[in-house]
Amino acid sequence: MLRWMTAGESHGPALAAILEGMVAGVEVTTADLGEQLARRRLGFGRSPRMGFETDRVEFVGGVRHGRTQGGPVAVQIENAEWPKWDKVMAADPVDPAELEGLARNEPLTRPRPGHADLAGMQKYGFDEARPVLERASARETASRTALGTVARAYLRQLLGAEVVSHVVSIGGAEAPEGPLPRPEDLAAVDESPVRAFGEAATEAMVAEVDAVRKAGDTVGGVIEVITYGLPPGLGSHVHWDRRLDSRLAGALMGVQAMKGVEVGDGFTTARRWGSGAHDEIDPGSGVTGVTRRSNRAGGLEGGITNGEPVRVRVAMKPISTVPRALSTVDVSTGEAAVAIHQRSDVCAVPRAGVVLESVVALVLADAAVEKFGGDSLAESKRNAEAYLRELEQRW
Ligand SMILES: Cc1cc2nc3c(=O)[nH]c(=O)nc-3n(C[C@H](O)[C@H](O)[C@H](O)COP(=O)(O)O)c2cc1C
Ligand SMILES: C=C(O[C@@H]1CC(C(=O)O)=C[C@@H](OP(=O)(O)O)[C@H]1O)C(=O)O
Repeated sequence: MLRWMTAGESHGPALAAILEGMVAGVEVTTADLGEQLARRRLGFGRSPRMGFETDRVEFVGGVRHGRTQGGPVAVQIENAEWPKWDKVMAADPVDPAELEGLARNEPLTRPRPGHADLAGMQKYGFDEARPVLERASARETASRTALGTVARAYLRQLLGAEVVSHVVSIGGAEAPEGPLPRPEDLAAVDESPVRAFGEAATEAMVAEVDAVRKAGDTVGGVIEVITYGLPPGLGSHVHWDRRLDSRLAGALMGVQAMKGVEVGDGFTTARRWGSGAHDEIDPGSGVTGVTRRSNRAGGLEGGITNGEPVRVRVAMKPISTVPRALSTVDVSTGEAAVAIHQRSDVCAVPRAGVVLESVVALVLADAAVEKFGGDSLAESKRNAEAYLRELEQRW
């Protein structure tokens, strides 16, 4: 079983993350992590912070000379602004005189509708939002992006599988239905400022983000994540928490601001008749021994991969720190007020795609560890090859 945990605050000294259960022998370097973190910083509509955040990352356990060792893989990512926050976010008690007059220490008593501020203050008994927003912040997604890089490396080295994503829509600007981007198209998607596949889609989405920014507003969208190269047989139909669609949906909904997950054609399928909803099977060759006329199911039947690309769409809500501030209550007075506004993303949909790829990679790597087991990549590979050989012979 693969487990992952993260710790750290947005303006603390650093983020920390641990991936437990990864086999030994997976090749991965600090540069690989840096590359994915750099992708996560890009995108039209991002916060000014992404312009100077360096995401300096290092392994602090589990990797030696560019290979995993079988123990927990631990990473640390620095927060570039820490020196400015060292008193406000210090772990140890600070002399109140040192905090006096620091603008950064002003109590945040006007919670933002849509953020975790108010519910978090009520739940944990805080009288201001700082301790809540520090941990609720999607700064944390840098940790999962780093760990997801190890998961991607494992999937690629074990199965040749690749996880890609593209932005399907931002606000009302939608990409036209067309061919799905494949792994070889990822560079082109990354070159689009909104990580959309195709010029027309890019233009429409850039215009949407521009209009939103000018209006002092924020906007969300839909991202599609596709994984190529998975064999049939990951996940299981036998129990709800072993179904791969349930595991993917849970993990994807665990990313800040994600409010919907669709597997394959999802909600569209609910409007179709059965004869037009499923993926008819024809005789074929190769590992699966069949071909499919379509992939409406998104590569999952019965919570098990069926050999087709695994395809999920995720809905991200608009950023809740709306520059044209929303109405709220000042919890220190009980009076009506406008919500706090601080530096923020206008649209984080393009960069969220990289986070969602990483989360999908973690879930699929977990399913691959479960299916192929072993303590080393070589052992996992032997198991995978034997399974695939048998599948091919039997079918
Ligand atoms: C990549 C990414 C960047 C985000 N940036 C911001 C931001 O700059 N400002 C903001 O208010 N929310 C931002 N969010 C969303 C909040 O973190 C999120 O809405 C908040 O934690 C409350 O959680 P919920 O929306 O899941 O209920 C971002 C989310 C993601 C995935
Ligand atoms: C720091 C990141 O995103 C942050 C997510 C975020 C939020 O409320 O979720 C609020 C902003 O934080 P800050 O006020 O420090 O600029 C974003 O920049 C990041 O993605 O690395």
